[in-house]
Amino acid sequence: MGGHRVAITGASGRMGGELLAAAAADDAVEYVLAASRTPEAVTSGDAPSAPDAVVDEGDLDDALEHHDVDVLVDFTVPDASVEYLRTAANNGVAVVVGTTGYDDAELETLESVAETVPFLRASNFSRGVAALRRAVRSAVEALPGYDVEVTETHHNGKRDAPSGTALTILDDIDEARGDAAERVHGREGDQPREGDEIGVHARRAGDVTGEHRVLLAGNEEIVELTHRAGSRGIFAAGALDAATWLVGRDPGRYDFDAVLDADRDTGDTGASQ
Ligand SMILES: NC(=O)C1=CN([C@@H]2O[C@H](COP(=O)(O)OP(=O)(O)OC[C@H]3O[C@@H](n4cnc5c(N)ncnc54)[C@H](OP(=O)(O)O)[C@@H]3O)[C@@H](O)[C@H]2O)C=CC1
Ligand SMILES: O=C(O)C1=N[C@H](C(=O)O)C[C@H](O)C1
Repeated sequence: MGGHRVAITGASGRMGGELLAAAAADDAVEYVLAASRTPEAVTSGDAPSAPDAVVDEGDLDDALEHHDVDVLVDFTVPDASVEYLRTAANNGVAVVVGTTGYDDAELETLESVAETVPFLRASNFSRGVAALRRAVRSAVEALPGYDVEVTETHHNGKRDAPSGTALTILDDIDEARGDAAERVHGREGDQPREGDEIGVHARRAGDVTGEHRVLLAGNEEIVELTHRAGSRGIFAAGALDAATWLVGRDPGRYDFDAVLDADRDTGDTGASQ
C-alpha cells in the first residue's frame, strides 16, 4: 500500500467525524490516529470509519512518535489547536489546519511552526470556495466604486463570527482594491453606508453547513456571487488532499491553492460523477 499516516485532532467533533470517514475511504491514507479530549466520544468499534487507534489529547506527544505519524489534521478550537500544532512541530510532523477564529497572537504562534515543519492552513477546504474567491477578486477589480457587502450563514453550533472564510474573502477584497476598507459588522439605527466600507453580516441558524455571499452593487446593477456547501465531506476531502500533498515537503507555509493547482495538472478536480 504505502500510504501515509494521519493524526486527526478533535476527532469527536463535527469535522472530526467527517475526517475519520473521509480518511477511511482515502487510499492515500494508510493509518489513522484519532486524538480528542473526550476519546470515549470518538467513533470506534466496528464502524467503517473507526480509526486505527484513539488517544487522549494529553497523550498526543508520545502517540505521534509511537504511531509514526506523518501529518496531523486539526479542526478544533484556537487554544487547543495552538497546543496540538506545537506538539506536532516538536515531533517533526507536518500540519494541515482548518480551525478558524484565532486572534492575532494565536495566529503568530501557529504560523511559527512553519519554521520547523510543512504547514498548510486554510479557512475553507472546498474547491468551490477557492473558485468563489477568484471570482470575487475578479469582480471587485472589474467594478471599482461598487458597494460591497459580505454575508455568511452557518449552523447554530458555530462559535466564531464572522466565519474564517468571510474574513479571507474580506482580505481578498482589500487586496484587489489595494486598500484596507473599514468593515461594518451588522447595521443598526442611523447608520448609512459611508465611503468604501464593507458591510459584514453573520447569520447562525439550524444546520446550515456554510454559505458565503458577496454582493456588489452600483451603476444601477447588482452582481451576487454565492457558494453553498452541501456537506462537510467536501471540507474533509479537501483537507486530506492537502495532507497527502504536504507529506514529505520542506518546512514552510503552503496554500491550499497549490494543492488545487497540482490536482488540476493531474486532472483530479474532486468532482463526483
Ligand atoms: N477550514 C475549513 O474548511 C473548515 C473549518 N471548520 C472549522 O473547524 C473548527 C471545528 O468545527 P466543528 O467540527 O464544526 O466544531 P465542533 O465543535 O463540532 O468540534 C470541535 C472539536 O474540538 C474539540 N474541542 C473543543 N474545545 C476544546 C478544548 N478546549 N480543548 C480540546 N479540544 C476541544 C471538541 O471536543 P469535544 O467533542 O470533546 O467537545 C471537538 O472535538 C471550527 O473552527 C470551524 O470553523 C469547519 C468546517 C470547515
Ligand atoms: O464552522 C463551520 O462549520 C465552518 N467553518 C469555516 C469558516 O469559518 O469559514 C468553513 C466553513 O464555512 C464551515
